[in-house]
Amino acid sequence: MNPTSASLQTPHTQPQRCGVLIANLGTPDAPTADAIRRYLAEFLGDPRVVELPRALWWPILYGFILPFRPRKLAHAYGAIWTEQGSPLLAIGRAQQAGLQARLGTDVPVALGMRYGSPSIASALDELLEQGARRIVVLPLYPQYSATTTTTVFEAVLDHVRPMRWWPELRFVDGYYAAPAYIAALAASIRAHWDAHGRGEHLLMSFHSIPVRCLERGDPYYCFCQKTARLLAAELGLAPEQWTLAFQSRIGRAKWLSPYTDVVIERLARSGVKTIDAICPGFAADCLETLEEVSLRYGEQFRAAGGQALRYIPALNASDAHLDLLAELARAPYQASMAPTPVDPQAADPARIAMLTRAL
Ligand SMILES: C=CC1=C(C)c2cc3[nH]c(cc4nc(cc5[nH]c(cc1n2)c(C)c5CCC(=O)O)C(CCC(=O)O)=C4C)c(C)c3C=C
Ligand SMILES: [Fe+2]
Ligand SMILES: [Fe+2]
Repeated sequence: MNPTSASLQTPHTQPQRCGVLIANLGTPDAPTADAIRRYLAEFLGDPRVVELPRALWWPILYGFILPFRPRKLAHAYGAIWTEQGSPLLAIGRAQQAGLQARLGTDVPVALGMRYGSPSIASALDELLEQGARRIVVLPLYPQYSATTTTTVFEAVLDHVRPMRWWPELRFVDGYYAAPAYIAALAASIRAHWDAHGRGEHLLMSFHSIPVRCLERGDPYYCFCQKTARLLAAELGLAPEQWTLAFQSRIGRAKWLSPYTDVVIERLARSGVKTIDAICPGFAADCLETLEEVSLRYGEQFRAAGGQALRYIPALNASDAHLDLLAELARAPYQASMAPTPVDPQAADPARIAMLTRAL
């Protein structure tokens, strides 16, 4: 393009293009021990996820976990793998497309996974290449935790740090009590009741984290409680009709409780025959919901005398969820999300050369 006088305006004389980065945890590239090992090494090597001193943790990770756990997990991933690959990634792509459709082509939407691919770095680059200078980072974690949300923010900052011209950044740190989130969860439960009849008990299962995190100030536990209370209130449930529990703990330390598997045993023993189970902390179905809760805990419940644990899918790429994500993505730049011109030449090397020659 010719360096016209219009292109010589500084970019800040006109509104800048917004972009949205949605992020989730990540998943292996294949349901094989090798791919799972690569993924777990990155995930469990993150000091925000496992806070133990490196000198203590690395020998455990490399000596005891990485040689054995991937083989065990290959079987579990095999049970949930789809033609489109890992559910978490396939659903993530559908969420990206649905959000893109809602925000319009002038606001590019990218998907980044904190561990594995597509990386947060590649997602940020996609947005920058499309001219986005104001980036909304929206981790798909309703309840903030340093073990998840913070790791996404950190990956964004790590990628941006060496850049000369930083984009403007907005971090969405959660939406555990957003009315549209609670309403979407309630609607999906009511739809499940309409289709399958009402179970005797509603189990709300959230991913656990070590109690140590709570003691050090992680707000996650309180946000899970709040989501669950709001959801029960929205559904008009009495205290004895629902239970909040925490799933997916690993290792020997104390994790947030009550543990989902323990609650399921207790419910079966107390004569409950049907459980409706929902995992409100998971924005997309994944290993922890499809294999652990739906398959494994379903089996455990039946073995303990229950009849059926009916898993209610995550909000995934449903319309209500995408409307909610669009609302969250728009909020930080409410006024400037409207289609806006961009200055495509601002970082164009030819233009920089032209400008510096004049100095
Ligand atoms: C070891 C510490 C872990 C913490 C702390 C933790 C927190 C946490 N995780 C999620 C969401 C997901 N976790 C998933 C799998 C998974 N999580 C851990 C460990 C911790 N998670 C491991 C080792 C694994 C791999 C599987 C396993 O070994 O059981 C997934 C699913 C990934 C997939 O491929 O489908 C999600 C999603 C949250 C929300 C959270 C804290 C709030
Ligand atoms: Fe996890
Ligand atoms: Fe797990």
